[in-house]
Amino acid sequence: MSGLRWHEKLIGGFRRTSDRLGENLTGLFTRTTLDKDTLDEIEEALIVSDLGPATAGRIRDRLADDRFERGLDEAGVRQVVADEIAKVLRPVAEPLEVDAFPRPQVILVIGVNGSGKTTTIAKLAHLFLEQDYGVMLAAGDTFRAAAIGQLKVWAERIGVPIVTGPEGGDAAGLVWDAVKQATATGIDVLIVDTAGRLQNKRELMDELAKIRRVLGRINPEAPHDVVLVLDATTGQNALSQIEVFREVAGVTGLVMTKLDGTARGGVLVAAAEKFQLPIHAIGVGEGMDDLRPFDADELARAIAGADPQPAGKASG
Ligand SMILES: Nc1nc2c(ncn2[C@@H]2O[C@H](COP(=O)(O)OP(=O)(O)OP(=O)(O)O)[C@@H](O)[C@H]2O)c(=O)[nH]1
Repeated sequence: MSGLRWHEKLIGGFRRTSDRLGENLTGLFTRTTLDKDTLDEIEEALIVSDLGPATAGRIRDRLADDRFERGLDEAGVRQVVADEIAKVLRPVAEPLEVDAFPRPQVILVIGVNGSGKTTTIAKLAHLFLEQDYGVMLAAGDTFRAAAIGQLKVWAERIGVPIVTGPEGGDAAGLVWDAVKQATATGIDVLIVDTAGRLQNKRELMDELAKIRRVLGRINPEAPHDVVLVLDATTGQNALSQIEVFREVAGVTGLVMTKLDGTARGGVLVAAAEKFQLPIHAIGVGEGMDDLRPFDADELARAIAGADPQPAGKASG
């Protein structure tokens, strides 16, 4: 997808989030000066927009420092919101790189069912193919035949090999086979789907631990990445999933999906603030092109609904 189309998609995707922020702030801009009550209300509006209490508090402090008892304008406030969000997102905006030697780099993808895990695996595979890497998938969610079938369909669509096993089969054994095949055929990146049965935490933990043990016997560095896929539409629930999955699987980075069309995009900022885990990419649609590493400044402006950055100004 071209940069411009992606930009439009990103801004469009975050419109409901920025509209919600706008709705939460509405009424405040009829005031003429920024007094203490208004500051309190702005802070509350930011918290109920899912941005997280720490970021909301910092935005309040900055407004208090820069604008207290001065004129209140919406564009100015949104700009401060965008600046502070960018400061939170910049350190965590970290694309997933293929840099493991020896190959293959093994990426375990974890997350609850329905979070967008399968689609994200397909999108990542597509992204790596575009970068000329050899990609293979492993259908490690052996718990559900539907999950295996769905991943197979994606593998065919994007044209990458896939290792599958029977429903109910041993996931660790399948992963072992997949690594062997990937190594033998010179694959750069092996992306492994896993079960998302958070309702049975003990079993899931045991299964993921077994996969890790098996991988470690082939290469002590593997898995190189453990990527947790989160559904932004679940709002604050996404934050508790990070806590649980960190405990069961040792998460190394996040992908947040379904940021298009949700009003809860602010949760991305809360996640960055609270956990400081790398956020590799965001999903803003169902197609294989709809996943991209993000530009923290551009995303911050989209969430805040701030004016575009003036041309020529560097971002990072
Ligand atoms: N709008 C939107 N939909 C998405 C995105 N990512 C995934 N989806 C949709 O969300 C639904 C669930 O995605 P899956 O990839 O099947 O999720 P999963 O976690 O593998 O779920 P199971 O198949 O139940 O294990 C599908 O209808 C996807 O098309 C996204 O970024 N935006």
